[in-house]
Parts: sequence; C-alpha cells; structure tokens
Amino acid sequence: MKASELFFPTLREVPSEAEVLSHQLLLRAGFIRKATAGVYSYLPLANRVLKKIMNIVREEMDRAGGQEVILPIIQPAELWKKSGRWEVYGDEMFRLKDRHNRDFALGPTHEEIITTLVDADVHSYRHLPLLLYQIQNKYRDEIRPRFGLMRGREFIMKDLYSFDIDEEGLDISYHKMYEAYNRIFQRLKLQYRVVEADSGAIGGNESHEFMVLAENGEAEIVYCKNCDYGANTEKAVCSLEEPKVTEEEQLELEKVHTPGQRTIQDLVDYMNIPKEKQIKTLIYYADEELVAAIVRGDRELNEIKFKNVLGCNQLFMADETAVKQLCSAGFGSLGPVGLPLKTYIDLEVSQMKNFACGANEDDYHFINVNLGRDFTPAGINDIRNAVAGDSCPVCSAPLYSMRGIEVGHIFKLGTKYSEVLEANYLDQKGQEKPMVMGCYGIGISRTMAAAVEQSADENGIVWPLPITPFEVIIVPVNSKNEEQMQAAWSLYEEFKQEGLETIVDDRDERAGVKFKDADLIGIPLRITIGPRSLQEKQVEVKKRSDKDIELVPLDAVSSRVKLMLKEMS
Ligand SMILES: O=C(C[C@@H]1CCCCN1)Cn1cnc2cc(Cl)c(F)cc2c1=O
Ligand SMILES: [Mg+2]
Repeated sequence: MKASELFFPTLREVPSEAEVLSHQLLLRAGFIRKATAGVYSYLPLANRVLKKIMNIVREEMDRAGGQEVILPIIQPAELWKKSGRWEVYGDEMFRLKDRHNRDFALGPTHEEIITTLVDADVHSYRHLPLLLYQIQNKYRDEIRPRFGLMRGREFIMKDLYSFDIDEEGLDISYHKMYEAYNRIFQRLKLQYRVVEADSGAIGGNESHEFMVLAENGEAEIVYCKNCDYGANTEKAVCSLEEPKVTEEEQLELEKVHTPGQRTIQDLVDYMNIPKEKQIKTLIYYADEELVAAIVRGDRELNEIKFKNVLGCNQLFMADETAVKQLCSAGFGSLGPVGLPLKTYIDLEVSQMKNFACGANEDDYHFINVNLGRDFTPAGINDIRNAVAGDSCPVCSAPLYSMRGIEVGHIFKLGTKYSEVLEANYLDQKGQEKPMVMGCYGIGISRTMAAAVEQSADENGIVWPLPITPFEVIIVPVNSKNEEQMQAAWSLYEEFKQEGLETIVDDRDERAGVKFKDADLIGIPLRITIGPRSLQEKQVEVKKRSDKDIELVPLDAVSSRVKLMLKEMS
C-alpha cells in the first residue's frame, strides 16, 4: 500500500471535544471522523483494525460452538411490548415509524429478536444447546455520548445468545463463553481482568464483565491480589469487619446547636467529630415512595445495591424541595431520628455507637445517636461502595481498586425471555419446558478504543501486533530520490512475498513528518531508508515501542523483521 494513496487524514492539533486519549488519537491519526454526536465513520486504518478484532472474535466464537447469523437492526415494537421492555427503555431506544405508521426500534440489543427466531423453529431438546451470534451495529440513544468510540450511540457489538435445556446446560455454555472470552482478550494482548458484575435490568442472576485496565476507564473495580476475586464496585460485596472488642457504652442522646453546619466535613471542623462517627442520610424516590439510605460519613452509597435491596424499578435522588416538605430541613441537616420515612442502613452503620447526624432541623444535629434506642431501620444491608482497603470477601486480604473499560459482559439470563416470549421445547418425556438462556456481548469498536487507551504513548498509538492496521512501514527519507524509492519498492516486494502487511510512505513530505505520522498511526515496525543506508547497504529498523534503532544489512532485513514481529506477537 502506498501512503500517498491511503486515506488517513492526520491532524496536527488535538480536537477540543476529545477528552480522553483514545478519542484524541483516533481522530488525529485519521482513523475515525464524527458524523454526529456519538456516531462515527471508520476510515480505512480503523476498518483494518476492526476486521482483525472481529476475526479473532469470530474464530473463538466458532471454536466455542457458536454459529454466526445476521439479525435485523429494524425491530418491530410488538416484540418489545411482549417482553415488557418497550416502556422500560423509552428514552434510550432509537425509534422510528414506517410508512404505515407502525412503531419500530433500532436494535439496542437482540434478546427479543433471537428468542422469537429460535422459538419459531426449535421445538425439541435434540436441537439444544444452540449458540447463535452476530457482529452488528447497535443503537442506544445515550444521554451524554462521549469519549469517542467508548460511549457511542451507534457501535459495533458481537452478541451471542445460548439456548439450553436447563440450568446445568446453561452453566456449560456460560463456561465455554467465559473461556472463549479469556482467549479473545489474551489474543488481543490486552491487560484485562474478569470481574463479577451486576446484571442490571436485563435479568438473570449472574454476570461477569471483562475489564481492560485503564485510568480513563468509566468503570471502577476492586480486586484481590491474593486470590482471583474481582468485582465491579456496583456489585462488590462489602463484608463486615469483625466487631471491635471495645464495646462503647451508650451515651445520652444530645441535640446540639450547629449554626450553618451542613456537610460531614463541617461537623468534623465544628464539633471535632470524625467522619467515621457520623452518618450520611440520603433521600430517594423508590418508584413513588420516598425512602432514606444511610451510610457511614466517609462512605458512598451504592445505588445499584440499594435498588436491588428495594426491588424497585426506578430509583432516583429526591430534590431538596421534596425533602423540605418532609421535615423542613435541607440536605445537610437530615438524620434518621424522628424521620417519617423507611430508613435502610448499611451493614457498617449497624455496628456504630454514639454517632452524629442531622436533627432534621436546620442548624441542629444529634450526637450520641444509637440504633434501636433512637431509631429503628427498615433494613440493614450491604449498600455502600466497596473501596480499596476493604477486606476481600473470599480470602480477607486487602482489596485494590482500579478503573476499567468494560469490553465484554456475559450474563446468565435463565428463562426470563423464553417464558415471556414462549420459547419452549419438548424434553425427553414430551414435557414442554422454557429454554434456559445466556447472552454474551463484546464491544468491538470499544475494544479498539480500549487498546489505544491502554498502550498509547506521547507519540501516538501503539497497536498490539494482532490488531495493527499494517505490520511494517517503510520510510524513504527522500521520496524524490530515485535510489531510495527503488530500494523501498524492492524491499516492499520482498515483504509482500513474505506475507508482511506493509505500507511505503512515498509521500512528498519531510522525513520528520513521516516519522511523526508513523508513530502517530502506531505501526509496530518502521524501516528507514536514507542516503547512508544505500552506501552501506543497510537500513534502520525501529520497533514502535522501543527507543533504540537497529542497523540491519539489506539482504537480512526480511528475516530480521519476521523474527522481530514473531517476538512481538
Ligand atoms: O444489552 C444488554 C444485555 C446484553 C449485553 C450483551 C449482548 C446481549 N444483551 C443490556 N442492555 C443494555 N442497554 C440497553 C439499552 C436499550 Cl435502549 C435497550 F432497549 C435494552 C438494553 C439492554 O438490554
Ligand atoms: Mg454491561
């Protein structure tokens, strides 16, 4: 391929709307261009990367017994109404009407489509298990699409759906997918961790996320170095520390005047009460009901855990006006004592003694509050965010926290969709039973961005060899120099014979620009042909990820390059 013919419009300056590294670099290196918010065009270099990622994913899905299909993007509303999800995903779903004014969705996911498809033509246990997958665009109208390909409104996903006769069969399919995903991310040379994850609204009771470790990751995980426990903080279990031996005796409840004091920190400064001896009272709407969540002063409420405890559909923070109607106090003066709401306290709070909280009256707080005597909670549950330093729920070693980019998410769905969509089969005894399902996603376009996020450096992208758009770039220092171009093309022909994906930078640009662009687009190996190399019959070979340059005799370049690529693969 000639660089002079390749469409890769590089940019010198960083586009202002790009906040994270992968977004900046994919734009600057001419891989993507924004069509509209959260919607991108993939230019030739990106397309080459995406195809390699898809091929690795396909190979492993096929190896695990998956059969590739192509499902419709246009989905009839009837299916979503039948599964009860048409209302649930109102805002996030892209919707359209056809000429007959009928409702459709642009597919955000395909449980309804695939279950209906399988229900129509699979009726016997003999046809199960069945693993069908596709690699296709998905559409989700994110409120705030950002970070380029990491949170788009149109993105490429591989989604596989498994259909089994029972839970045991599902466990086998799930394990096959779990292993296939590990092979995929290992082959992609990504640093990742598998973590327990919340299943969210999709249903089912077990799911794992595959997280590429990156500071810019939107997700936060906690993991143990001593055992292989790892969890998205949405899901991470917070076990109770052993109760402290020193049992404080209960002190008298006291109401103190605290003019203008609102925050936890205010009380630390004003009353010298540490955060660990205070509680936070947060007011939420659980569907229509106002409830209170209480965690220790230095902790954060985990809304996913809280929502799971309440078992409600919608959970969102109450605004201050609703709170003021309740107890004429603002956010900074709330507490459970005398609060006319169901209060749910975190496990940790159940062990606290003589703590401080708002008195539900502005400028007043209670101290020496004790559970049972001063208030009775409606529930005592694990509802706080896990943090680094918590003890591992499996082996009690201290947990570490990290940020991650979710590139894969696999779920045990059970019979949620097969029941509601009547996808049944006849078992050996002729009994009609609902199929037991799993669903397994990989963000293909997000994985490309995650690879950039994880291994870029100050000069640009550094592609892992298995997904690089080209393996070698040959840079003649001066494209006007006949000899140098001659040497470049003969080397190109040689590499082509060896099956090496090579690009020659034959553009009429200064050498410095060519070197900068070679680094920016992230090609793993660069061969430089300059005036000296012709006299001395040798060329410079440089790995993208190394600083040093190696001089290699012209007649040994092919074998040396093949060896270096082998080392990098
Ligand atoms: O998609 C899943 C679960 C798995 C993920 C892997 C592949 C198969 N599906 C969860 N989810 C996420 N966002 C959604 C957005 C909209 Cl607008 C929707 F209508 C439905 C969903 C939805 O169901
Ligand atoms: Mg997910």
